[in-house]
Amino acid sequence: MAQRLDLDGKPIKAITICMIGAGGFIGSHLCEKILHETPHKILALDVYNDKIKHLLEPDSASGTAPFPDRIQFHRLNIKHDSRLEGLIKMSDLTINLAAICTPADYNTRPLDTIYSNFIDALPVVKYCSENGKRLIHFSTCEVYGKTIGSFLPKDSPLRQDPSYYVLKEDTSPCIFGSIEKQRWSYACAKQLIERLIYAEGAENGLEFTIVRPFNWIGPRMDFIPGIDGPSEGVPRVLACFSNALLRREPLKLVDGGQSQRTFIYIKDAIEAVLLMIENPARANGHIFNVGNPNNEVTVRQLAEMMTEVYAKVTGESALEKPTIDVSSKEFYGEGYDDSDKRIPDMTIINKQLGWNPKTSLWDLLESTLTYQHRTYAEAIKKVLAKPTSS
Ligand SMILES: NC(=O)c1ccc[n+]([C@@H]2O[C@H](COP(=O)([O-])OP(=O)(O)OC[C@H]3O[C@@H](n4cnc5c(N)ncnc54)[C@H](O)[C@@H]3O)[C@@H](O)[C@H]2O)c1
Ligand SMILES: O=c1ccn([C@@H]2O[C@H](COP(=O)(O)OP(=O)(O)O[C@H]3OC[C@@H](O)[C@H](O)[C@H]3O)[C@@H](O)[C@H]2O)c(=O)[nH]1
Repeated sequence: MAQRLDLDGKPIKAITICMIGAGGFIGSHLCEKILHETPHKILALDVYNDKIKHLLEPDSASGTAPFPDRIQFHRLNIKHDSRLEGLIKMSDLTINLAAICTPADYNTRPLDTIYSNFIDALPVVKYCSENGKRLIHFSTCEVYGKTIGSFLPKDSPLRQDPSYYVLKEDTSPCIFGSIEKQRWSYACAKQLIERLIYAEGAENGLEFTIVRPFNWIGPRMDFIPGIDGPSEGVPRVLACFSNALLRREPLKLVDGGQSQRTFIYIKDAIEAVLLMIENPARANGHIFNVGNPNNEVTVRQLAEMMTEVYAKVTGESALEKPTIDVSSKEFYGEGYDDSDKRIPDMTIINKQLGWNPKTSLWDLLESTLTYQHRTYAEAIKKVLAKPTSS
């Protein structure tokens, strides 16, 4: 491999990365990228490894594992495993991705959500700080909560003014709903761990970077209920809509599908994370929005676009009634609330790392839905063909 240079033209030294939550959606893509394009080693920690099996196990043709000396999987739960500190000590950098991060859990399992996103992350921060290790921590765009603009009268012209909705790391406030709206348990726990990490940096010199992902989507995200996850489970919107398309059922629009999101292709986002890993001098002490401000849609528009793209990649006709409305209470239960709009400001990441997203929403949906169809269509057909017991 040719000598890799950082953004300042200096050679990049090979490091060991302790990646917690490596078996998840983002972790699996980050592992792939690091193994294929860099000389770094990974200590991959997770409770599951199905999404990274292809990187760990011998392939049938050669009989050898693809990266035998570069990735080591440790099956552990960071809630209670004494190996955690030793693994952080063995590494140059820790990346913490572990979290409960599906909205259906925030209001139905608020305790698990708060413990997972705050309490369980505490020892990771502490071990990094005490041992002088760098930390890249995954937070979320949900820390911004609702936009200031959402509190303006519906017909106010100020709603069109970007200063009322564009989300900036260093100036936007974090606006959550009341305590009964348990949806915000996740955002609040993430906010507090961000504040703790920031304080460890300020008071104890912890070298940290905080990432705020804005709806990263792509292959291997979450699960398809009843196929590779629980039948009653509710994943994030990409998997919910994919599941409905695969089963030829209408896509459910929560509260009219009026909320807006900006979606970014996972492969674009992972490039930003690699820049953070390899440019510590430019990334340390920063909080970075990572999203694609050009890919904004309402959830209803997302449903329409996914329906159209799915018909194109499969050749199947779309349903006559492709969407149905459901109330949030019916879909998520009591205590749900929502972010109205999420447009990331890109100034800081642009200035520090020169990074920009590339892939349009149409293109990313085309490759992702091609993957979903190839991976799940047969399994779904089999499940649908089984007679249901009454
Ligand atoms: N995907 C996104 O768009 C997005 C958006 C905002 C924030 N994030 C954040 O990024 C991180 C990764 O998200 P993801 O989309 O890959 O989610 P994911 O659920 O696919 O991955 C999380 C991984 O962490 C593991 N994990 C959870 N608790 C653990 C524990 N106690 N011990 C060991 N492993 C544990 C899970 O098994 C899972 O493999 C999370 O912190 C999430 O809050 C993601
Ligand atoms: O079937 C569905 C699923 C979801 N939705 C809606 O689609 C929107 C997006 O829902 P997602 O499940 O992707 O989750 P959200 O964007 O609300 O939150 C996510 O944001 C960033 C991360 O921290 C987390 O991964 C998650 O909290 C919401 O408005 C939701 O109500 C539907 O209308 N129908």
